[in-house]
Amino acid sequence: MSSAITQKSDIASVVTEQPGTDAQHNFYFCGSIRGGQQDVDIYMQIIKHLKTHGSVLTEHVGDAVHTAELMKVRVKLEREKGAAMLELTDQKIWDIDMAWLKSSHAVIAECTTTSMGVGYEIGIAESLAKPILCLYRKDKDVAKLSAMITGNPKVYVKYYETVPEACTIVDEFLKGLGLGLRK
Ligand SMILES: O=c1[nH]c(=O)n([C@H]2C[C@H](O)[C@@H](COP(=O)(O)O)O2)cc1CO
Repeated sequence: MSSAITQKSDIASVVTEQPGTDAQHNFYFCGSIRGGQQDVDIYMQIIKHLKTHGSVLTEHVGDAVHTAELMKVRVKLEREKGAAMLELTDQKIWDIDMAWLKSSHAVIAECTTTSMGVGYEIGIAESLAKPILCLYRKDKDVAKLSAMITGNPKVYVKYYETVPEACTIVDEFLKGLGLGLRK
């Protein structure tokens, strides 16, 4: 996608865009980026499934090429313009993501790879009273999932083994909220 570098490039267009018409539900998908992208293919498949229900605002999370490009831009900026500029770029990411989080109808987080950003987004989503589903792969050490997530009654935690299983969990979660489009 041509606008990938700055995540839809222009924050104004994102903030003024008003998602959430009656016909369209918007989902905020969380998955590790700087925390490690070893599960990016799984994110991509869950995002693809989520798109059968509505719009996924954070599609870039499942796009390793995009995030690698973003990283190259960061390194280039750091070399050419220094840390101040880099700071601005991260601020833009934060601005856009917070706007998307606010406009989302539900948050779906894949939490198997530990990520500070994902944990932060879940906390913000909770403060915004967004419905939150956390998915965690059973083949990993489930004891590693933070008590701030597993112990939080506002967060719906589900363990899964396969992507189809994760997709079924997503379907049930959205159906329970009255947001799912699929039967
Ligand atoms: O470039 C980015 N774009 C972006 O949208 N994020 C958001 C979305 C992800 O759900 C989450 C990942 O956080 P982290 O990079 O700390 O693993 O933060 C995070 C980054 C990089 O931190």
